[in-house]
Amino acid sequence: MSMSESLELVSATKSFGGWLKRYKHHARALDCEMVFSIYLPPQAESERVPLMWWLSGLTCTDENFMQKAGAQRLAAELGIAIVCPDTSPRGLDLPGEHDSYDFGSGAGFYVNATQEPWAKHYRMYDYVAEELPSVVRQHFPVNGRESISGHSMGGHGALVLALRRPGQYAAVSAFAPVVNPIECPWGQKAFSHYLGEDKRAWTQYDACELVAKGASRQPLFIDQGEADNFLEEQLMPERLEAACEKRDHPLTLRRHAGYDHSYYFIASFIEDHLRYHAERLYKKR
Ligand SMILES: N[C@@H](CCC(=O)N[C@@H](CS)C(=O)NCC(=O)O)C(=O)O
Repeated sequence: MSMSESLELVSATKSFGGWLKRYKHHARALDCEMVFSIYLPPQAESERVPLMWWLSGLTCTDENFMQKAGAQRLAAELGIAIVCPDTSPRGLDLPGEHDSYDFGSGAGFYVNATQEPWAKHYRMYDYVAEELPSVVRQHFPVNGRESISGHSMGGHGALVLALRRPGQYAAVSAFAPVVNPIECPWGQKAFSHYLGEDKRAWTQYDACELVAKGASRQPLFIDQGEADNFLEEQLMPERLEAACEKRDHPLTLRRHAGYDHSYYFIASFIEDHLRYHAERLYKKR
């Protein structure tokens, strides 16, 4: 990437003494224009701050979390920046790309597609793990301490990135994550199109498989609503629980009676996650 990668400011909105800004840029990994959101806490006016990545779920853009989770008040108090990438490449019109809510646009699944017609653009793993971090570090007052969280498909993304990239994230957490995509309908649909029918290529994007392989010891912190419509068919947190137990991998899984899959659930527990992240982001190395 050139040192002068350009960003176009889309909007700037003051919030809790800090700024919520949206930027457009050309994403090389995705070969299209992308928009991302960044919340800069008031501390960022005078010092470099740590950063939490948030990966959203199916149908989302960079805006859902910023508008609905209610994270800004505490992020401002704790002094952490938050970046929300979009959930897929945009502005394209690949065959079938916009036909369903759980595949194509709004549903990149944070993988690097290898199959046509997706392989040229659907490289959200590289975009979120490497390209966007490098853009953010270059343009904003961040200090290199980063953590990651996400919801549903984005919870899957957060877990996979943290498990595959030891040392990159000081903490990882997730709300209602897809933990075993190779065994659920959302994951099977997406992976068969993006990665092809050979399931050996799928396991590198599956949190249960990554824990079973034991490549990382990163502790996992997960909240799950018990009234979540997707719990049994898609999310299956008990599978991650079993994988972690087998490997003695550190996992905190909290189940909350009555909560569904929505941002009302996320907003109810986001404070615990932000405090969990802040504690680890500010820990002396
Ligand atoms: N019925 C939902 C299914 C998808 C869904 O629940 N998406 C979650 C993530 S997996 C979400 O965050 N939706 C957007 C929102 O609530 O703001 C829809 O089509 O929006």
